[in-house]
Amino acid sequence: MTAVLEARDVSVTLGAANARKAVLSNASLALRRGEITAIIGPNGAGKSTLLACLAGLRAPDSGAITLGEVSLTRVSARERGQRIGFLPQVAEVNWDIDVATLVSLGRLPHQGRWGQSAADLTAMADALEATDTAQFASRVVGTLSGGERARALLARVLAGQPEFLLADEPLANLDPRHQFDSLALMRRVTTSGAGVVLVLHDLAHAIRVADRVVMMDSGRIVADGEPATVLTPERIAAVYGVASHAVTLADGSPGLVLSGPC
Ligand SMILES: Nc1ncnc2c1ncn2[C@@H]1O[C@H](COP(=O)(O)OP(=O)(O)OP(=O)(O)O)[C@@H](O)[C@H]1O
Repeated sequence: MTAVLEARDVSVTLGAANARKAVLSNASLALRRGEITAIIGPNGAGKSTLLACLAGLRAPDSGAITLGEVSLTRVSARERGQRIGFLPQVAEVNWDIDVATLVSLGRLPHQGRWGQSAADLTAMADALEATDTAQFASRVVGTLSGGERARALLARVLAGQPEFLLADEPLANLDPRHQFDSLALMRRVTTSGAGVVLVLHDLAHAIRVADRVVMMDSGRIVADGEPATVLTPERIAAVYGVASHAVTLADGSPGLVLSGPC
């Protein structure tokens, strides 16, 4: 059976004791391998919090996260690191390391006591190649531009060849061409059998690239399904307060044009 990463009735409350806020309320979704799922929603909707729970980085106050029917709390950190790759929203690296070393960190959960294997070296080389960062391999990460650094960080996660790749706004620092390249890369990742979850703000990318869109608002999942059925003008207006209309792009794929506040 295909392993599923699943959130069941997950709730998270945050804030000081006198100002507790329900950041996530009874969120449930099952992520499958081989699919790109886009999580969308306005600022503060709870997208990053949900992603952190799915990655095992935040324990929900109630509900459960399971990986292949096993509670994530019972999966060792090493196995979790092998099976779930997490790309955080903040593309910062606070160490003076070069890109090749950064990418090698993505292999740590796989490494035995004897250091890097041939498989590790191949996975690292493939990740550098796929993200167009091989040219920066010997550069110190801190000297890269924001977009170059974002690609190097993606290479680190790809090097781990996870079953599920969870990326929080992975396009944020990328120029248009690298955004498309990155999304094409995510598609190749799903074709090779992994599940990809992307937190996206660009709804046009979401409708074009995702197999499934999960829309969040105020800590709740308000829609979950095929992109065109979730991203309707009515729902976009209700959740974002923005007018939109669907279009068909030159290559026949679905597109979306946002025309302003409504
Ligand atoms: N430690 C905290 N204490 C109090 N509130 C918090 C804390 N961390 C997050 N929040 C709040 O939780 C809500 C959800 O945050 P989250 O980062 O999950 O939203 P998001 O949908 O990813 O937003 P964005 O699109 O702006 O990145 C926000 O209102 C945020 O202010």
